[in-house]
Amino acid sequence: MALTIAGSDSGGGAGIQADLHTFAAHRVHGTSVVTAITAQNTRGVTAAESVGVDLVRAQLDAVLGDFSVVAVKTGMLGGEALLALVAQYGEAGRLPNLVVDPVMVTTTGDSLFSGDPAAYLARLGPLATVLTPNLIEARQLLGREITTVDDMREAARALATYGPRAVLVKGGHREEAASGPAPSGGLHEDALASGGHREHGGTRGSDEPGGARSGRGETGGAPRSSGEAASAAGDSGSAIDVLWCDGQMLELAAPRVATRNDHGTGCTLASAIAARLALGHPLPQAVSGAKAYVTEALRAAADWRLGLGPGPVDHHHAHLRLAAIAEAARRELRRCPECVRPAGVAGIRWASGLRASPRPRVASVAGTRRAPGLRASPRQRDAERSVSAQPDHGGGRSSPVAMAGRSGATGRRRTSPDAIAGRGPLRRNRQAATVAVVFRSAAWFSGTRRRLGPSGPPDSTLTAGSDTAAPLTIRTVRADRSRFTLNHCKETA
Ligand SMILES: Nc1ncnc2c1ncn2[C@@H]1O[C@H](COP(=O)(O)OP(=O)(O)O)[C@@H](O)[C@H]1O
Ligand SMILES: Cc1ncc(COP(=O)(O)OP(=O)(O)O)c(N)n1
Repeated sequence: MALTIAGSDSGGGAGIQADLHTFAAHRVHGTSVVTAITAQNTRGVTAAESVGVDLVRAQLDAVLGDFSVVAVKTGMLGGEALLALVAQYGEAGRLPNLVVDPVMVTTTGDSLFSGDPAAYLARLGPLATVLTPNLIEARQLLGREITTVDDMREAARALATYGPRAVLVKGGHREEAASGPAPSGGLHEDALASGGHREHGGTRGSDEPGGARSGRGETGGAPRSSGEAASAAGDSGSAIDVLWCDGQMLELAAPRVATRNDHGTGCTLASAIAARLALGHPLPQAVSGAKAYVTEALRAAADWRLGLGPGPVDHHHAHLRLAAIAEAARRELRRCPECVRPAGVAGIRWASGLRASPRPRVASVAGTRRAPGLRASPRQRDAERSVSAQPDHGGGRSSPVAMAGRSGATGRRRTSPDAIAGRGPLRRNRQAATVAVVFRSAAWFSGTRRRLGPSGPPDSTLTAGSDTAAPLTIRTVRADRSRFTLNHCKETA
């Protein structure tokens, strides 16, 4: 559960609308406190009015008095009155995991904060888990020019003295020409999400398991120091942010997406960080994962034409990607050496209702069982429906799976109840239920978008939820957007 305290963008690309999209894309329930109403579209802000302090307080009390909010993002606060109000709630310890996006001016040049920038630092600085100014905001907060990555590092360090645990200085507005050599050797955001960001000074900055893996345009290998990386790369094509966190300086670099649709990227990034904190990600991973999410959102919306100016990003890009992964998983599972074993396949076929057994005696899908003649519980019906709804299950009689489903030379199928339930003498039959759940998970991803899991990096471990069985871990290695290789799948609980 997350909370956004922000203004409304009538164009739907930034502000509270972007935040709620982002929470939803992460499958985090989003609550909201509206601080201002703006009349805004892709070309700019034509009017803005703050919501009164009493009404904002009432919203805060309504949300915080009922929901267990785990992370909070603040965006447009409009002026010092609401800044002070929000600070009071923070000081009272009611705004956990606070991501402060110090919104002051839009990319189109419209001012969204009437107060003294110094008040931002004084009131919310000490309360913030992470402060996320863009270059313009960092300049206003510190009263100095910021153009190079070195400037950004200095700014992050200086802002950190006001008390936040972390400062992310965003480089989306940095002029390529002014930026000097980009320290990314094409490091892809997948690597960022998997911990492949660079630590200034050359030692490894990775804080997620797995390290760098091969992926689109990714260098792989150990992260490099900024200097090393700079010399290995061209001087364009990177969107570099600088993160000061717990006394460490990190650079987060992603490919710069060629698009005019970058409205609301700051809001999206901050709320993705909050969503990931709400999901329990450690801070550096939450930030690098959020950046990866924004890069993909920019990429997915690059061709959109919504409005005449800079349009919004695609907050829900991950849904399409997971659907594609599910589709590919169904194909690849047929070849998974760990999971597709003869007994397991018999189990899949049986559990999936794929005509494997003419007389099933016990219905068992993903760990649920029922005796013959007994009515299925709603959960069992749901599980059975989900599995049997798979159109491309690979279980046709002539498919590789169907062939593997025969036991040895006899071709006899193993369909005993114990075997299916994974409790019998054949230990390997445990795989039967497992694989069945994998298929069911695929149905989840492709069939019901609302039930998609959190985006996660594409090169990742997906945890597939299930109503009826222990979650599964599906580890994937992805070569590119469309190709998918199933590495391993196993029951996690
Ligand atoms: N064209 C782009 N390609 C890739 N990343 C970008 C691009 N534009 C902005 N970003 C990233 O989006 C995030 C928001 O940055 P920025 O645009 O600077 O913030 P804001 O929207 O608050 O002005 C940052 O992580 C930044 O690096
Ligand atoms: C209501 C509202 N809040 C914040 C912003 C600024 O959004 P941001 O993500 O910084 O992106 P740009 O609008 O600057 O592109 C906003 N526009 N409206």
